[in-house]
Amino acid sequence: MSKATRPFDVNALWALDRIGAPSLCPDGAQAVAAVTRYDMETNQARASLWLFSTLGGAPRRLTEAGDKDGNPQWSPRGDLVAFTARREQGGHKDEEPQLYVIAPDGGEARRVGRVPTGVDAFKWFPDGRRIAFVSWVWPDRKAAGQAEALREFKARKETAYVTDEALYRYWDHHLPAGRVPHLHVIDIDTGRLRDLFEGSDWELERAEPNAQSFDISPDGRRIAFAFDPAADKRLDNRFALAEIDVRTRRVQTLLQDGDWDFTAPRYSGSGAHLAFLASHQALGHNQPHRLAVLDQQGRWAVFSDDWDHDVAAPLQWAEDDQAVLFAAEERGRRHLWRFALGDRQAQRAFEGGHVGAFAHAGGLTVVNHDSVQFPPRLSVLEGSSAQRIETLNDERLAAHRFGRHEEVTITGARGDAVQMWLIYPPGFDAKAKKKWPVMHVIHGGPHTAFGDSWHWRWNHQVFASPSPLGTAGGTAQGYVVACVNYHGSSSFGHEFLDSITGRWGEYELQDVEAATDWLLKKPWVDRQRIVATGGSYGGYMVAWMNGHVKPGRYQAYVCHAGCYDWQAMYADDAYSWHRKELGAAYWEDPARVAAQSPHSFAQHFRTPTLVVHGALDYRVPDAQGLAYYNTLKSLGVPARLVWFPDENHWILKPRNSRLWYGEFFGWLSRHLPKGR
Ligand SMILES: CSCC[C@H](NC=O)C(=O)N[C@@H](Cc1ccccc1)C(=O)O
Repeated sequence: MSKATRPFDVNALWALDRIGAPSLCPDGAQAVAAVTRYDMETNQARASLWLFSTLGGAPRRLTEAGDKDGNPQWSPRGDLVAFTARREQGGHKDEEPQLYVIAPDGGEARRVGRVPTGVDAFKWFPDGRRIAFVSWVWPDRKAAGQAEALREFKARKETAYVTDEALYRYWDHHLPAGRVPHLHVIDIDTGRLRDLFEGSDWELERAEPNAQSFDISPDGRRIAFAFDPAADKRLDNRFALAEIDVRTRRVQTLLQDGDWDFTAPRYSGSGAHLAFLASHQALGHNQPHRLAVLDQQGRWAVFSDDWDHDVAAPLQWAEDDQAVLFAAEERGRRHLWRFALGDRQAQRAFEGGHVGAFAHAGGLTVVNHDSVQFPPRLSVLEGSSAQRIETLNDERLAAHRFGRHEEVTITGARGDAVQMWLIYPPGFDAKAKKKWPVMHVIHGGPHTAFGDSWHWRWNHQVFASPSPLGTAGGTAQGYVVACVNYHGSSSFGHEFLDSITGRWGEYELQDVEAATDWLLKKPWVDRQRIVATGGSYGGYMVAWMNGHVKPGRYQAYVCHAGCYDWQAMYADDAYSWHRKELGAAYWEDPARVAAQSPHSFAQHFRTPTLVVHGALDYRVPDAQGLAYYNTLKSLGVPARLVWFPDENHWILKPRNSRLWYGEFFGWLSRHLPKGR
């Protein structure tokens, strides 16, 4: 087969390099990022650090020895790159992730001290000699006692997880029992380690204590951090901001207001201001994150309240302290924005596609961005245009032809304009006589959006790429892929996002159905070959469709990690959201909850369904998928179950992913009439 005509299948997808978030050296001349490569044969991943010049020149691999080198951060002095890894070095094998530093011009990486409880997120101090980081510790033990506590914990014979916490697991892992996330400081020359919260009740947020949870002042004397002021830690508690004096370890609360949730603090260059995200929870739990600023007198103000966008962390001050950079979604795309504090205007600094991450230093900005047409790549911004600084995947991508994509607007629920993205098979011609199968891919959330972005797990180009063997035999199928940003989706403003609260299923289905009606009017659509697929809330939607749409309209469904029964969903890690989203708890108004739950409509299920679930999924526990599958079997509806004992909400291992795509396409093609 000639170059550029090979189908883009799961093997081609997993052969691509995955480039992580960049970090820039102080003058902006070079960026460092982790690049992860997968091997389908061994089923393993290997991540190493690469350097990318913003001035031209080929990328250079910086680390070779480690197999999972990650989170690189360039030191403010420019002389070192710090990263986390588990390595075998100096006769010692890391049991927990540790900090390493390496000079950017090469040589051996060096482990910085030893942290028995391991190193999570970290940030350099401005002096370039110390690093602040997060580690989960036993709060009743001193720093010197942590190694012993860990040894005791690992040596125990009992395996039970015992807790009286409300928040005890998150997505796919139990929070370390009895441990809490503390801020630490380590001296990179001596390895001297201090737990800044030792002996106190202070701790960082438990669900996701990351590099956005804290920030170091430009003079290195203070660290601002977000914390949960409630004694009973919960996922949806309203956070406050505090500041610790690094020398004295004295903490003062900077900002606490029961009506608001405050996160992601970031000092201005002068240190006089703190930018942060503020969500006005008293107005509703779905309120967007606004850009806010606190001054040294304790006065704070929201700056983006007239701008109907959800501001995402991290926040990054511009050099002149007059503007803040951040990423935010808009109509299915995610741009990099420059928000001027003076006139409170947001300007696109870089247009997505999808901006996944960015770094800004020395007057330069590097973005990690992707699109339906290409996986994440790195570009440097030059004025209003962007210049690519690597081509790691270009040769591999050139072997395939990708289909074009476009957005269309349909009229959905309430007569509102609803966005649908269409990804066409390569060579698609609307004027030709050929009829094409259509696959709805319904996004999760519900408060997320599909758009002009690359998806590693539900890859639109793999779905759209035609198989040389035809629909029955190949791993790629030539679907027109339809992604509807139904009511409830993010990026279309707060009212649209919140419009489904308390009535889940209703508007979303009207939107998907309106999209199908729109598609059915197109001469290129094969009316006998329309399917719907989705994961998580998208899985909820296809189970909902099975109970609400006339059988025969869709030939088959795929329900991945789908929410099936909102009462039983109380077993999930996000249970505190249900009451707010559904409008009632099941003990308060069982009928209202049941009315939004696919399992209540089981008597109508007729459409063949592939059910997929991972046992390590704590967001949508696998009992949801099993209950759906068992119900379909009991009703005699054709169904097939793919259950992964070692995957979570997502299928992350190469071989499991290949099986997933094979089962996915196999199921759909078995239930579709042969193509015309
Ligand atoms: C307020 S929605 C729940 C949180 C969350 N949203 C972000 O994506 C989420 O995990 N959604 C799941 C589905 C789900 C919905 C409600 C409760 C648990 C799970 C998803 O679609 O990934």
